[in-house]
Amino acid sequence: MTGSITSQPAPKGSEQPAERPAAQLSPTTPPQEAVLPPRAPEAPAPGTLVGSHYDHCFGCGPQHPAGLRMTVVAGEGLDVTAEFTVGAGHQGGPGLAHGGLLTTAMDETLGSLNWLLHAAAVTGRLETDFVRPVPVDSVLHIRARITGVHGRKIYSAAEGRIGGPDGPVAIRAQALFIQVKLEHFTQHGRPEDIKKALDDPDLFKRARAFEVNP
Ligand SMILES: CCCCCCCC(=O)SCCNC(=O)CCNC(=O)[C@H](O)C(C)(C)COP(=O)(O)OP(=O)(O)OC[C@H]1O[C@@H](n2cnc3c(N)ncnc32)[C@H](O)[C@@H]1OP(=O)(O)O
Repeated sequence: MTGSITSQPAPKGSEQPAERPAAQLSPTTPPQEAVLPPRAPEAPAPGTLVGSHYDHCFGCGPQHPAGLRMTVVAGEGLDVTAEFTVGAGHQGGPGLAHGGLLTTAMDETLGSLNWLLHAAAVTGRLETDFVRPVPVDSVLHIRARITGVHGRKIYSAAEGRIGGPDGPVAIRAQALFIQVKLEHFTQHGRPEDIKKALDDPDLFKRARAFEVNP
């Protein structure tokens, strides 16, 4: 067949290497030396809400006008559950959830795990597998757990099911969060927002905004 792409010479520099490198572990997979530490004494009790870390967070903030307003419940160990109801405003394709928003829901849930260690950490890497389409009006039932901690690196994994907590898996994610200091926010965040958060008379909210944060 003329014009077949297979008949074209390979562009220069695109030849296969003579030897393929050995398969590497994903950076979101904990290394062998990683540990599973105990829950922090400050961790929310099993079965209770982890709570929003920041009122204006797109993922969990109750004051965000268009956010996902997710609520996350602490598990018995280093695990949490969460639900995200897909609304008409979350569409990508007609009648279907936008993948980026599903990823946000996973990111938020995975990030809340860090609160169980009382660690301030930000997403360094997030990998997502979209397994099946998620229709509007579905509830995504998410379970997430810490899979290992190594130095400042917190590894975690999650899955989201539809049709019930034990329904088919629609989305899977693995993440690497990196612990950071308060300066991460004070040096990089927009000054007026930092000031507002630091000036919050609610001590608990003030601490949460910076202790466990996006
Ligand atoms: C309740 C909370 C819910 C939160 C949910 C929402 C979460 C979010 O949206 S967070 C916002 C999005 N994330 C960000 O803005 C982070 C932006 N990135 C950064 O600020 C920096 O790159 C940061 C802090 C991640 C790492 O920088 P830095 O502190 O200098 O660490 P650095 O020394 O480079 O790396 C530390 C380790 O992590 C590794 N690492 C860092 N980034 C990555 C990455 N993307 N992939 C793989 N490994 C990484 C490094 O290789 C290094 O490993 P090792 O200790 O073995 O050498």
